[in-house]
Formats: sequence, structure tokens, C-alpha cells
Amino acid sequence: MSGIAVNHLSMRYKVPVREAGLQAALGSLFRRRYREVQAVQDISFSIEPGELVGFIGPNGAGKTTTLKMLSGILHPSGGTVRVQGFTPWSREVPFLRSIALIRGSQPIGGPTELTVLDSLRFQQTIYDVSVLDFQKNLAELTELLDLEQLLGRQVRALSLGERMRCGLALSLIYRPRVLFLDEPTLGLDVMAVGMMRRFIASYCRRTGATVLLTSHYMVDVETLCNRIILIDKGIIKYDGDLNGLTARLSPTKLLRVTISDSHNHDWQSYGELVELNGATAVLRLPREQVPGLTARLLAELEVSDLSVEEPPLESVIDQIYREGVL
Ligand SMILES: Nc1ncnc2c1ncn2[C@@H]1O[C@H](COP(=O)(O)OP(=O)(O)OP(=O)(O)O)[C@@H](O)[C@H]1O
Repeated sequence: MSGIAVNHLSMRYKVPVREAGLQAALGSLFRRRYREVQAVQDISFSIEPGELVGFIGPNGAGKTTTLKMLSGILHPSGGTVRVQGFTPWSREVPFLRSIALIRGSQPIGGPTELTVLDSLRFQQTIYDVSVLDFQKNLAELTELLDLEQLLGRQVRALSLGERMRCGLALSLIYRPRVLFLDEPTLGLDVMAVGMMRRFIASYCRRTGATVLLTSHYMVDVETLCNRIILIDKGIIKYDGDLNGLTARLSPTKLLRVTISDSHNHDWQSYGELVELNGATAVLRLPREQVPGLTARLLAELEVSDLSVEEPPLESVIDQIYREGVL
């Protein structure tokens, strides 16, 4: 069985509590008190092989905790997970060879005195990659990530963006089938962000990898994923395509119409007039009325330009995070 199947997954952390002050510090040496944090609550979803899914939510929603459970770093408090047919926290070798957890904020592991190529060879040994596969994968990653100039450099002398590219190569040299990407564009400059997005899309196309990606940058999600899972306070609030989410939150659309004659028209008879600038009017109307009204405008007026605008995803998500709508 491949892909990802998550059933009733939960994670509760036990956090030590201590009041401020020396006396409380001494007291806690003898009598520790704990409180529980329910980071993930009974979540279920499945991801087909080759799917690229955005996993989004506000700070503290439970995204990283979920990715850690799915990659076998954390043992959950309850529920089951199957990734490529394996239970992640059993950490069987074939499972570890088939996944990669890539965290944007995390430095490359291993000795930083090594060159990038030596680190890649070290990884080849750990993951038991054949010489032939290593050469093939290295050639492909060198091209996709523009690594030619970096292979001979020491890891510690790399810039943040270069380190990210080399970190990706290290995680992908054994060609994992499932990628857990946690904020892969965090802290990168505009050029590096664009390169990273193109790389992820291209890696998935070439290898058919399954991807679960978290990002606070909606453009990452919008450009890479058809489906999103939205989590908040450990609970899944939405699972579906991007358009569905926008439609659910924003029942109206904006219609921008430019006409070639300069007569005054009774715009209000077409919809709510939001803006009028010379021959261009912006009308707000319920999304289900858009096709009918477009046909009416084209029939009744001399239209030179017409476009339908969705509210940007960034503002839709911002609304959810701020107001907890959904
Ligand atoms: N090791 C831990 N011990 C105790 N509580 C933790 C631990 N790790 C996370 N938490 C808590 O669990 C909840 C979920 O955290 P998690 O890091 O999974 O959220 P997130 O969605 O990844 O957030 P962010 O977008 O800020 O990275 C938060 O309330 C967090 O404080």
C-alpha cells in the first residue's frame, strides 16, 4: 500500500509548570506539576500517491507535530498512521529510506567541515544508495538545484540559501517517495524562494513523489498544491481544493468591466457598484450570478474589457486566522 493514511491521530504533550521565583524553583525539584497541551486532536485524512497537499494553519495549530508523527520522530498519544504501508514510529529501515522530513529552519546535519560532495557521499553510505543511483540522482539534483559550484565547498562556509539547496540535495539523494516539507521557503530571498518552488514542482513531476507541505506563505501553497488541509487548534477545519475554500469564505466576486462608449450607464441595475473610474466599473455580485450577468453585460453594452476577480488567497486565509471563521 502506498500514499498516506491518517486515522484518529492525536498528540498530547505533557509540559512541566513552574511558578516564578526561587522558592517555586526549589519546590519544583521535589514536586513537579504538569499540564497537558492537546496539540493534535483526532485528525483523519488520506493522501494518494503523487498528490501535493498544502497543510496550513495559524501558529501553534499542530502542523509540525503532525509532520513529526508522520515521519516517525514522535509517537502519538492515539490513532494510527500508515505511510507507504509502514507505521512511521516503528522506524523500519525501508520506511526511513522512503521518506524525507525537510525543515526550512533547520541547519544541515553532519560535520560542517566536510565538503558538500563528501556530505552527499556520507548520506549515500547511510542510505545504502548504489553507485549507479548515486551518480544518476546527483547529476539530476546538481542540475535542478544549480549545485555545480557548491559541491567542493565546505558546508560551514555556505550562505543560508546555499545551505537550503544543499540540504535538499542531502535529503533527496536517496530519492524518497514521500516528502514532508516544513516551511521550505522560510528566510529565503525572493530569487531562492522562486527556485525552491520550481524545484519542488519539478522533483514531484519527475519522481511522482507524494508531498505534504506546510508554509505560512500562501503563494507557496497556491502555486504548488491543488488541495489544502487547514488545521486549527489541532482540529482539521477544511480539506479540499483552494477554490472551494475561497468560495466558502467569500460568497461574492468582483466583476471589472470597461466599456468603449463614455455614456453614463445605470451600473446599479447590474449589481452593487464598488468603484467607477471613467469607463471602468467594478461590480460586486453573488458568485452564482456571475455567468448570467456577464452574458447580459456583453449583450447590452459595448464591452472592451471584462475580468472576474477572486479575493486573493492571502486575504482569505488571513481572515480565517484572525476571525476563526469556518
Ligand atoms: N515539545 C513540545 N512540548 C510541549 N508543547 C509543545 C511541544 N511542541 C509543540 N508544542 C505545543 O503544541 C502545539 C502545536 O505546536 P506545533 O509546533 O505543532 O504547531 P505549528 O502549527 O507547527 O505552529 P507554527 O506555525 O508556529 O510552527 C502548540 O501549542 C505548541 O506550543
